[in-house]
Amino acid sequence: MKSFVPAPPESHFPIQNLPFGVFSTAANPAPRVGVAIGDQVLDLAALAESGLLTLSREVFRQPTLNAFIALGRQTWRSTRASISELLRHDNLQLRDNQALRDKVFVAQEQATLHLPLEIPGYTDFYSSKEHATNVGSMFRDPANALLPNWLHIPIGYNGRASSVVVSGTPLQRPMGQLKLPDADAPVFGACRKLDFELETGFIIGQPNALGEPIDIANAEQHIFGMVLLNDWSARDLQQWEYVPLGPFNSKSFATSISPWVVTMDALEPFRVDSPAQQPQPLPYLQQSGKNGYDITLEVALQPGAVAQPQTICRTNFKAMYWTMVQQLAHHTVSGCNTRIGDLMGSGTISGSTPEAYGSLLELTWNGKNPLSLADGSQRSFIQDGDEVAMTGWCQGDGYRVGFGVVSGKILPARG
Ligand SMILES: O=C(O)/C=C/C(=O)CC(=O)CC(=O)O
Ligand SMILES: [Ca+2]
Ligand SMILES: [Mg+2]
Repeated sequence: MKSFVPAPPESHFPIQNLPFGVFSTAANPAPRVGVAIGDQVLDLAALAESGLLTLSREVFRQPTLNAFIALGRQTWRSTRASISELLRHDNLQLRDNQALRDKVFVAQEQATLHLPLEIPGYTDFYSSKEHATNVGSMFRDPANALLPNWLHIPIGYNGRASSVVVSGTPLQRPMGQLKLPDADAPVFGACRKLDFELETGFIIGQPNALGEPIDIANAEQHIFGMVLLNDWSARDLQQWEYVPLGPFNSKSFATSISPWVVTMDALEPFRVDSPAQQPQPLPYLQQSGKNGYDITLEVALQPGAVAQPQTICRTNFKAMYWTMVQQLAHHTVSGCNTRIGDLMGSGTISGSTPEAYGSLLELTWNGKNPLSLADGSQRSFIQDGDEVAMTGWCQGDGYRVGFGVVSGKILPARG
């Protein structure tokens, strides 16, 4: 399938994708809902106003996707199908109407992308066996790196939704308590071991009521789509604070997500088997079919404004041990409710080879093996002025369904 809006083979946004986001322009600063196509944004509020969508323009004249998502899965799917039809290379309705094209298309270059969701809750899982093994080896006991619960439970913690920011938002190095290895008492200061975590996140599209768990067989229908996610982590704060309740200030200062939400329909052709699970999980976590997704992922680090970004990690989402539907079934099995816009982080995505490790903690083995960068500098952890950019895509036959990028630059601590 092709669109009259050009998308070269390496574009993340061909007609096969059509991710939803929220944007504004200098000419119209009101944030509104759009879809990425090629290097353009299709303004859905303007499209609805022209009568080419059956939905009212009000649902798209919103600063978040939540009102659209609340209309339900049938509407997400039928809207995406209508947009796909309108963008086809052989559909003349929009293609040959220049006045309308001028109204509904905005160059991505000229659009400001906003946080696309109101996020009531953010949960972060811990579902890469390689990552859990690596961190367990470093922080605890290499002989028993994986804790005894890990193969039975998709481990997670309740993160902080208020500090989820959109890609491009600069972030201050966090301050906090840290205990230096040779000291008896903690000190207060700027984080010295600032890290990224390469993750994806899924967005709740259909909520469940308090006391009504989501059955694993239906869990997928509750997911609106996926984003890229950087779970920034202050490793020195984390190591001191995390016993026994898990991360707190070390993770809650910021989490960055990509601006475009890729729908599960767009990801459907890229399903693959997820890793075999041994021991077999409890019945409420048992699933059938292909529940993994083949998503190529990369992290680049740009050391300061003048240097070139350099790829420091290459991995794939398909290695994740616990799947999104297992995470959601587990999250709600107690009766916990979810809400539209809730964000569920996958957990750091690490593969089995060193270049596939999804954090600097693992890539440099807690600073023991610093990375050598092309500008001659070395990195154990993130320095002030560094920018971290993550990207990801599914490779189709001659096209890509991509996530774009989630990036963030680290500014000096408040001090
Ligand atoms: O194993 C630990 O003590 C800590 C693990 C993490 O920091 C990772 C975390 O946030 C969950 C994840 O991203 O997989
Ligand atoms: Ca994390
Ligand atoms: Mg975080």
